[in-house]
Amino acid sequence: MLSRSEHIRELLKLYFIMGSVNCRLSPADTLLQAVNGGITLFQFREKGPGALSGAAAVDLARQLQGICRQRGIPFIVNDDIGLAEMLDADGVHVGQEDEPAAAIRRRLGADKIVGVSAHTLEEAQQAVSDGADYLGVGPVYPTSSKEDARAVQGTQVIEQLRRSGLSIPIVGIGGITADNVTPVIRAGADGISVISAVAQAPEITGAARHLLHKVITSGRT
Ligand SMILES: Cc1ncc(COP(=O)(O)OP(=O)(O)O)c(N)n1
Ligand SMILES: Cc1ncsc1CCOP(=O)(O)O
Ligand SMILES: [Mg+2]
Repeated sequence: MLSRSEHIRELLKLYFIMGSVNCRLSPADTLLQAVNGGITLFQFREKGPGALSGAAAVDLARQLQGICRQRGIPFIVNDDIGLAEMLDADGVHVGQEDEPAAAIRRRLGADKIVGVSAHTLEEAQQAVSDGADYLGVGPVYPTSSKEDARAVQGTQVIEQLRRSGLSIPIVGIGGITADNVTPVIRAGADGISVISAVAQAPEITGAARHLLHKVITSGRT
């Protein structure tokens, strides 16, 4: 039986994030094809210019959660803790500008997955003491999927967090593709989180499958 953190490390291998604005196909078809390619975790992130709001966003979230439930993929909600509670989602992901992780942990209880974005060692240490299950660290590379992304940091922060002895599960994020995934894993990430490398791929299932293979084989020397 895997420990909680070993289980989270497995889930982080290929963490797909998506909302309606990121998709070339319908969101449901995009997610179905990504699931067929082997994604290990899904985050509903309905954000950015043209994003749905209100009932339309809730309806889409329910539809995507249904697909995840059918296929055994945990369903994480970005930012909106109320939506996560309403849907009984498997967890949430929050950043430094969102509701503090310690309060979210108290609100959701021990069983839900809580992920936190960290850009510095101090933010990472705070997230650990707040009860985060994993850290999202990036942007590792330039991204066009987040308008207000922080400065590109390469793999340096991931390396620094590991050097400092932090053992919390880490997922690298930002501009990650099959061609640049290896240094992210070698820096100490347990997996990768992607939007465009899957949602915008000409062949989504094959792209996800290839990314997962790269993650799994990148750790080997
Ligand atoms: C896995 C993962 N890592 C980082 C982020 C970014 O979160 P945040 O900094 O709160 O930015 P938004 O995604 O809310 O725009 C993430 N969503 N997922
Ligand atoms: C949500 C988020 N947080 C940091 S970068 C990013 C966007 C990642 O998208 P892509 O994989 O298309 O670069
Ligand atoms: Mg956020």
